[in-house]
Amino acid sequence: MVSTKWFQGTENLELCFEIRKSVFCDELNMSSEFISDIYDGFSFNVVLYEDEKAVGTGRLIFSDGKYLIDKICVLSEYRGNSLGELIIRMLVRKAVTIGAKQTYSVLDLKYKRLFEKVGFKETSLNSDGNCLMLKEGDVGGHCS
Ligand SMILES: CC(=O)SCCNC(=O)CCNC(=O)[C@H](O)C(C)(C)COP(=O)(O)OP(=O)(O)OC[C@H]1O[C@@H](n2cnc3c(N)ncnc32)[C@H](O)[C@@H]1OP(=O)(O)O
Repeated sequence: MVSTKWFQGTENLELCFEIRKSVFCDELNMSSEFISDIYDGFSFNVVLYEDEKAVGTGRLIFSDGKYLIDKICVLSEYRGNSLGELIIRMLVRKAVTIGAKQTYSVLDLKYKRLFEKVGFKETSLNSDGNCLMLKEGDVGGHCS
């Protein structure tokens, strides 16, 4: 059974850091500096559990006047079950709950389809190949 929990405050984010480390550092060979940054002090973080096991996370930050979703990750063995989509939906709903009219995300083009499923639209493409995507308002419906 899938359940969710919210975490805030750097001192409470150990679990989020563990999942980020497994995916971004151990699997994708990214620098350990990617695990945490200054935004963690005031970000909203959702953790997804499959039964008792924490298997995915993502966060909502406020940066340059925008509500932004980032650092979404699901442990590799749990992917393809719409958990990534559920994380995005939870984060958009959180943004709307705290007053956002728009929610943004900057992502690699390979994840564009995933975000489109939740109603995001591409607004610009950066020279580094990442795109800025925007979701107006709240999420409706349900995960695919
Ligand atoms: C702004 C961001 O944070 S973008 C995400 C950055 N995170 C990462 O790169 C971490 C590594 N990736 C992951 O942890 C996972 O692949 C996630 C979190 C992006 C998706 O998790 P999942 O639980 O598999 O997502 P979910 O099952 O809801 O959707 C899968 C969809 O993601 C997309 N997708 C997932 N992984 C990949 C991949 N490696 N390459 C291309 N597309 C992918 C596909 O569109 C797929 O949809 P489809 O099966 O209908 O074609």
